Amino acid sequence: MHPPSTNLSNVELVGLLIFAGFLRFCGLGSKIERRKLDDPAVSTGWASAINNQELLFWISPRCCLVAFDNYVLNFVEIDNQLLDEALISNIGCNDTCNLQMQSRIYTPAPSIDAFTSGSDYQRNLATESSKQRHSFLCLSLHLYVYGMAVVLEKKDAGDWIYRGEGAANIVLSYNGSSPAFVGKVLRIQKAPRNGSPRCESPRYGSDNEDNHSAELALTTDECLLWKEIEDLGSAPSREIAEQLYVQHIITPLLGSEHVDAGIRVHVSSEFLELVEKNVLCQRPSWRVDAAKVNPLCDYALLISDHSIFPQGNLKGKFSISVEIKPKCGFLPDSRFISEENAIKKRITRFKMHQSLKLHQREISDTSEYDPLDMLSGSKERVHKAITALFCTPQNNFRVFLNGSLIFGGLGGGADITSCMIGNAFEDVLKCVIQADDGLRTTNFLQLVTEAVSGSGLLDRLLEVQKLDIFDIEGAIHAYYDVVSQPCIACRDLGEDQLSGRYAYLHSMPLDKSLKIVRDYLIAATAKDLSMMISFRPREDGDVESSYSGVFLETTNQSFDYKASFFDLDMKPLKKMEHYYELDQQIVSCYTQMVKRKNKVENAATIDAYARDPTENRCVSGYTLFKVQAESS
Ligand SMILES: O=P(O)(O)O[C@@H]1[C@@H](OP(=O)(O)O)[C@H](OP(=O)(O)O)[C@H](O)[C@H](OP(=O)(O)O)[C@H]1OP(=O)(O)O
Ligand SMILES: Nc1ncnc2c1ncn2[C@@H]1O[C@H](COP(=O)(O)OP(=O)(O)OP(=O)(O)O)[C@@H](O)[C@H]1O
Repeated sequence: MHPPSTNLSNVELVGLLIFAGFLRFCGLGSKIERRKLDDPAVSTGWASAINNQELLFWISPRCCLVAFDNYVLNFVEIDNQLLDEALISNIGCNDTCNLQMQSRIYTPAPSIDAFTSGSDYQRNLATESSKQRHSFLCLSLHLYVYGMAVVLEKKDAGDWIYRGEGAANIVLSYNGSSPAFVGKVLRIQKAPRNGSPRCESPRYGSDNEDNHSAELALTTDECLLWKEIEDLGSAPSREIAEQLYVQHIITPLLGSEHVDAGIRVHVSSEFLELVEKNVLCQRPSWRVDAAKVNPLCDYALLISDHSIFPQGNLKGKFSISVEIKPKCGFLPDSRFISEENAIKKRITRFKMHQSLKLHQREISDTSEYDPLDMLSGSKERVHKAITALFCTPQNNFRVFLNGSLIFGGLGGGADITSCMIGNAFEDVLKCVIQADDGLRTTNFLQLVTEAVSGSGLLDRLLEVQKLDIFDIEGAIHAYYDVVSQPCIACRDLGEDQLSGRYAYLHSMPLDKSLKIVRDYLIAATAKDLSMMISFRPREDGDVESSYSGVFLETTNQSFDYKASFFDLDMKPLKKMEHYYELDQQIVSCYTQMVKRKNKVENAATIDAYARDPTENRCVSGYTLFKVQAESS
């Protein structure tokens, strides 16, 4: 939504300059740090995103302020008085500030849409403003603005508590009282410890002498890859590129109402050190061994806490959230998949990867979860998938009550759900599901099924995952053309294959190769992201809730629910090589496991046949096994 462009009248212009002068007069400008506009670190949180180019800085609910070009932030909920103060301490101009007067006045009515994705507060604000139909003053500022950057210092560390972590980030939730942070989580980047396998990971640029410096900018090839996407290819740092990636690529694909790209806040090294110390005892030891807080990263991402509702809980009631990492929900059908790997067209990557993980002792049992069920669009199959996730959560399923973990692994995976864990969970659900003992978990899983199926979110996700149409066995050839290196995949293939389908890939124009790789990496994000569905009880007769609703027939309960996606990281281009190798490894491990299993089963059957030849009459090992299985 773009505000209609009108020129600023002289009176308004003078008013603005007087206001700027007033700030200077108050000496407020001196507290303010000078930053370049194209650095999203300018973010102070006192702004709301209107679209990808423009922002509103709010003076008060009755007066909106400035739209910045090329500069995107999220709105932070604060009360009116704080909002006024925030403005005064955050917006300043002086003579060197080049305010290019591409200014305009617009009325706020159309801006309501812009707020529907935000908090209730934002919505109320928009509604109130529209009633009063105040004119909003928007300025496009160029070159420099002055903004007081939020810096988290050592004294703030105690307000942040461990929420969880993945391979790349530690996430903290806020336990303090600053309105700017209430309802937010802080996502802090990790760095691999020397000697950990992840040190060699392409994310950290194994070909780079300094592991951390790889984070500082996109590589030349990555700039080329993403150049068509607004500002992304020219982003001054990887962090900014990653944020733009979520804003410009992922958000439109998954829906702005389900994504929060977050804002960057500065963190001092003392803050990071203390946080690291504070959370140490809660982190899984294998995560501690693998990585630590990246001490060289001076920013963190402030994102909405998807496990709670922005307005808090109604009348002191609970909110319960389910985190699901769905993984890849389709079987590839690319003609570039070699005959030896044809099994990929029949067996999901998730299932095959489970074998490799078991083999490498990353997990103690394989999961029965099937991503094809989860993304099938069929309620019965979604229910089957959610039940399987409950039985073997691994790192694919967690439940939080009022933001605290009540089921699943904190910061990692969880094994098979034991009776004890199941009973404890059933017990905790007493405050959530009104059903007799032994029936609450079943009803809860049904509730999750209803919301997941009703939201339609996974249909959207599947579409994005399916941007991978060539499979890694096709995309890897395009990758080597993009990076102008000899194709390792071709080196491994026989002559006859080379002259055929793969030659076609290498004869493509560069823009086609770029698109294949781009789509593959976007799909990779979609195959690795997580979603959070949060529920809170809906009051009787509350028909005006701004959230979607779900009715649990068996217990006669109504809930509000909201669904969000997170962990939407841009995958590094260099990771294509890892994807290719891992794919080969997964297939090879799985096929060997099947062969071994068949061999053992055949041997057992032949053994049984030798003992009593009259029982089994068939000759092939497979049939012998089947006959034996049926007869037993
Ligand atoms: O390759 P996969 O499918 O194992 O996915 C990796 C995930 O493993 P999973 O199998 O979900 O346990 C892995 O998750 P864990 O560390 O196992 O919790 C990461 O999400 C990794 O992404 P990144 O390197 O942090 O960007 C993920 O790597 P990408 O493949 O998404 O790049
Ligand atoms: N916005 C959020 N709201 C609530 N909880 C969150 C949010 N973001 C992350 N978390 C919690 O923190 C954990 C780790 O976050 P995240 O998945 O982003 O880490 P990661 O290191 O990027 O993961 P991966 O291993 O997939 O790369 C999640 O499993 C989730 O429980």
